[in-house]
Amino acid sequence: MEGLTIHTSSKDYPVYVGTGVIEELGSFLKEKFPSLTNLLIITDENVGERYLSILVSVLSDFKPLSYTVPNGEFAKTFEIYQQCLTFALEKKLDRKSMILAFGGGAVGDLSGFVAATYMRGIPFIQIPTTILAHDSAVGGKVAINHPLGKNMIGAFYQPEAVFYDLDFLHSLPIHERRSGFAEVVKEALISDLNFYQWLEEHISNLEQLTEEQFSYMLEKGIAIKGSFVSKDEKESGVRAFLNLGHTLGHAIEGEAGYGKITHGEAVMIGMVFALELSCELLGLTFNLSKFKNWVKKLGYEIAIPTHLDHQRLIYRMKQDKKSVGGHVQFVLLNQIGEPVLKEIDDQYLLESLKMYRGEVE
Ligand SMILES: NC(=O)c1ccc[n+]([C@@H]2O[C@H](COP(=O)([O-])OP(=O)(O)OC[C@H]3O[C@@H](n4cnc5c(N)ncnc54)[C@H](O)[C@@H]3O)[C@@H](O)[C@H]2O)c1
Ligand SMILES: O=C(O)C(=O)C[C@@H](O)[C@H](O)[C@H](O)COP(=O)(O)O
Ligand SMILES: [Zn+2]
Repeated sequence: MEGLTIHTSSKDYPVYVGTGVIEELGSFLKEKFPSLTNLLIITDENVGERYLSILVSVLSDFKPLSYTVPNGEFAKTFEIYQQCLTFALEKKLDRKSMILAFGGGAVGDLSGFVAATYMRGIPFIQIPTTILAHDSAVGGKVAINHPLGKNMIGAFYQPEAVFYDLDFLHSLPIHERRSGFAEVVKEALISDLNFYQWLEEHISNLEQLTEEQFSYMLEKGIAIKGSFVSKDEKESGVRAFLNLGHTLGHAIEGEAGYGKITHGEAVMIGMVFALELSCELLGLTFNLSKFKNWVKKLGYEIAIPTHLDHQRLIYRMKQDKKSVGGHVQFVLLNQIGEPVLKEIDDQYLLESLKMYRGEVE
């Protein structure tokens, strides 16, 4: 089976993308992990109800165990993390056991963190089921949330492989399609003007994506993500550019309450804000009105939710992982495909938030 390879300083691993790739998982495991003792599938309620029986039947030779966690961000908590570990201990998983993360980014982040920390690390495989997870399943950022900040408790821990079966994507509701597509737009904006222009020209309705559009976008997105991760696995440099839109996006998610707004929809609001700052501070030449009209037509809200307070958002942004000494750092764009990290002082940030919300002339 043909796949892309992700190269990192700690490990190289394949990403298989396409319809039906899940059928190959059993033979992959037999070939690469001949001494497997236990397989534990971690999934969530939505995915479990729809697809767990398919995965279990593909893996029937392995008699996999499964553990179901709550949907979405409700899975990325200390409580659920502990429950997964307790289940793994009770079922006597050992160092030759493996975890399969079967679901969207929330399941992937949680399960990866369980795998990274159980007995100081056992292997895991990502089996993503959302558009968004083309991003989250690759690169080894695994984490749970803390009430004070998104993904604050985690690790860099690469999977053994990613099996991305596009057949699972058909049941995604529209707001989840939007959430995932935001990360594709992000990947284009930080690295590839032609890809961005292709997206803007070809994608006008997220409910009517063709198979070809799906695979083109996702493979391209994965390749971009992989290239940043390969250069900088642990985010001491260029990997931070994958955070475009996330400084404000994560603050909105945390302030609204995890799960109230999808990750990608919050990131889209953050990206529009970062593009505004890029035009103002770096002279980015970009038709921002056209961009806003395009994403609004795709159904995105681009305004910061009105009930969220500026000062609280700034407080959260200061805790962002890119902050240094409490100074907020934004990913901005000099040009499309030319990201930079820029410190923004609190007063300027406050004024910009007010301006953006139309509170000052
Ligand atoms: N680790 C990373 O590099 C990285 C990158 C991007 C995002 N993330 C994280 O990923 C999370 C968001 O990912 P997501 O949107 O994939 O998350 P998710 O796991 O929360 O899934 C979104 C919703 O879709 C449902 N769902 C999943 N697959 C489905 C399917 N095939 N059909 C119908 N419903 C389905 C889920 O049950 C959930 O309700 C956030 O926590 C974000 O912080 C991590
Ligand atoms: O892989 C990365 O690096 C990213 O920044 C990808 C983001 O889309 C993703 O949301 C990631 O989880 C954010 O990481 P964080 O370090 O800001 O929590
Ligand atoms: Zn993200």
